Amino acid sequence: MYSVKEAFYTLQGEGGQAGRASVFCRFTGCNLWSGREKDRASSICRFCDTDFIGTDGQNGGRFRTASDLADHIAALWPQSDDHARPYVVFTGGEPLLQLDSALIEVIHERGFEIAVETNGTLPAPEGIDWLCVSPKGRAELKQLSGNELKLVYPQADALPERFRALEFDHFFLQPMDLAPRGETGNTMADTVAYCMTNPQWRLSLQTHKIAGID
Ligand SMILES: C[S@@+](CC[C@H](N)C(=O)[O-])C[C@H]1O[C@@H](n2cnc3c(N)ncnc32)[C@H](O)[C@@H]1O
Ligand SMILES: Nc1nc2[nH]cc(C(=O)O)c2c(=O)[nH]1
Ligand code: SF4
Ligand SMILES: [Mg+2]
Repeated sequence: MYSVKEAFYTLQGEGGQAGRASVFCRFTGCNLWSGREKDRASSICRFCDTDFIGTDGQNGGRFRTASDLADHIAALWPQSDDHARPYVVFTGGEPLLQLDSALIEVIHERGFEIAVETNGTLPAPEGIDWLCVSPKGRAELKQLSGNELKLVYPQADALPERFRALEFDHFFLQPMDLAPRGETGNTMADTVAYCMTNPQWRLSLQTHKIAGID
């Protein structure tokens, strides 16, 4: 059984694949926060910008088998005669609590490339085509390799220096979006300054928020 909060067709907003047409599949639940505001201040991950509770979002639901969920995802890719490879981004919540090899296999059978956005606290299964790991300061990092490491910045307990020697092809810093919680600070300027001083790191903006899309 797979629990999905929401699924939708959009453009990947972040990281090295930003701008690419994608089906997003947002799994329910996370191992670093309950998702309830009353638990935020005492959780391991405290800055999350996402609602991942329940299965009540657009195209959300419970899917009994991997092939039921694969059909659901494939139906969200547009009919088109261009040459783009269909692309799905599994996120959450924490997708590695639910994404398994059975689902990877049937999604590949339907012709999709598979991307994953993970907090890196669980080892990734084989077969993911684009793995994005986004470490969280208070959580032990278990997944030490991948395509991109995308660190939300700044996190006092997760300095970029801790991650720069890991086995990733791309290193991104993404300014922490504090807006929903009315906090102050200029995470954008701080992130730009860090990338200019430390050119191993590139700036990742949440371009979907700029574009006003999901
Ligand atoms: C909502 S998370 C879901 C996937 C997974 N649990 C993770 O943390 O990577 C998706 C991406 O959004 C980032 N993110 C979450 N809250 C953010 C915020 N307030 N500002 C900027 N990026 C944020 C995460 O670090 C992660 O890269
Ligand atoms: N457009 C868009 N791009 C994204 N990249 C990562 C996202 C996420 O929540 O995992 C996200 C998202 O929620 N929307
Ligand atoms: S690990 Fe990811 S989904 Fe979980 S609370 Fe943090 S940012 Fe949100
Ligand atoms: Mg998001």
